[in-house]
Amino acid sequence: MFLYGIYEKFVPHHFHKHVRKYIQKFVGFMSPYMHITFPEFISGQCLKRSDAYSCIRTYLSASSLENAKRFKAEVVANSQTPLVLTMEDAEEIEDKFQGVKVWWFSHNNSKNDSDAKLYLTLTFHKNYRELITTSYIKHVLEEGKALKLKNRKLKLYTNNPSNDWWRPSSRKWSQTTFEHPATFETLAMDQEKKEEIIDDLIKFKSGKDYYAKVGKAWKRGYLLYGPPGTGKSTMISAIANFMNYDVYDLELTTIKDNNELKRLLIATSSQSIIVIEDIDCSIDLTGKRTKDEKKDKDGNGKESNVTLSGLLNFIDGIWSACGSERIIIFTTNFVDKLDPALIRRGRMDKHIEMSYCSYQAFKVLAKNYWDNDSDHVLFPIIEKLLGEVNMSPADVAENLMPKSISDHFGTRLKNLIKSLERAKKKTEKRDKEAEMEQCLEGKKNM
Ligand SMILES: Nc1ncnc2c1ncn2[C@@H]1O[C@H](COP(=O)(O)OP(=O)(O)OP(=O)(O)O)[C@@H](O)[C@H]1O
Repeated sequence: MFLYGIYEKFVPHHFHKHVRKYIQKFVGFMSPYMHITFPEFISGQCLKRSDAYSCIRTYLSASSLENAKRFKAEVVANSQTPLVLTMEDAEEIEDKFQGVKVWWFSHNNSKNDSDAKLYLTLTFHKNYRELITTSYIKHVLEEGKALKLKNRKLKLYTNNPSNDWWRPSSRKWSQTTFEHPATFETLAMDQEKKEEIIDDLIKFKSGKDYYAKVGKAWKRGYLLYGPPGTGKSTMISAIANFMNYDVYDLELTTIKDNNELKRLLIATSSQSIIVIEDIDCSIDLTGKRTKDEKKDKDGNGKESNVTLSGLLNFIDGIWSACGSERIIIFTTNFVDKLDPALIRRGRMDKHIEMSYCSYQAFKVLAKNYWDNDSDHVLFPIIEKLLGEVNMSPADVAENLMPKSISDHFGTRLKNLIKSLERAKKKTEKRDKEAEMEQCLEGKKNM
């Protein structure tokens, strides 16, 4: 106390901070322990979540739990470990590697929740510097990555309007858990086509070295086109579940300009699918739309200035290469409306037509709703009708869905037959009318 009094009295106040700094340095120099800090976000062109941080957190949550006393619990559906415990903030965890003790401490740099940045600090004895900085950290990152994959719950992201981006607590993308049950097994389409898509996806997933060798960014574009209700959205869910990728559902109409589009792209993570549904309705691809056409149904003008060239840059410009293992999917009901530049091979590598329900596709749906591999006696009638009438898988599925507990599969098939017959009559009537109109036109021109 006496010495401190002398220090306070004789050392000028503006020197205090320098003295404090030297004392801290001295204590650090004398301490036999070293510290390495891993921030949650890494700064660059924009703030990006650090992969290392999240791998370490997962590792610590799962494999070094014995010594931690407080956890956060999360329930993960469809996971091998349904209850996942994660490290609480300001919690210390002790870990051991090849007989060497290390300590992890989780902390944030702010008292204010909205702009808190999280850090993990690793403390270990100087003598083990080599072992810890090479083998131990490598071990933690690898284990964390494997655990993340095992417990991974897919996420569905949607883009927020940019008016909110300035807030520290607001993010460019809102996220929710993606739990769509669609798989390739339940997807109704011709088997050959399905297998071709699965092969393509497998090749893409294992193509890291190939893409590096040929000097191409590790990404693939799919264009899904076809009438409403043919399963374009269902296909996206099946791809996400098959690949174990997150989905970014990009709503173009809320994006002000190409610059915003670029910033959204940078904020997406690897191993993800970026989806733009109904691309023909989302953007002025021709540059010919009038202001009125840009208004939504409430009459509000949409101010999106995203252009075709902005979108092309989004797909294969230099920015699209920051991140890898990404699939970009466009869907449309009107493929002919799209600018050829947008969908040329190399941009949209695979064009997949989702078509009306074939008999093969019907059999997949029947299996989904009947849980029986054998053929029903009514199947041949349905096969014949599906050959004559266009009905979407969505409409077929609607007929096959039980409306009550006592609703037998046979009854549902009969309902489907009735719907198909009605659709057949409608088509025949329409064809006759068109034929008559043509006749009249012909007579007029004679
Ligand atoms: N090929 C399919 N396989 C299995 N179910 C399907 C298929 N097509 C449609 N369905 C069923 O119909 C519903 C609607 O399908 P979906 O939204 O995938 O069609 P879409 O082609 O994306 O339609 P839209 O063009 O109107 O957006 C789905 O929830 C699903 O139950």
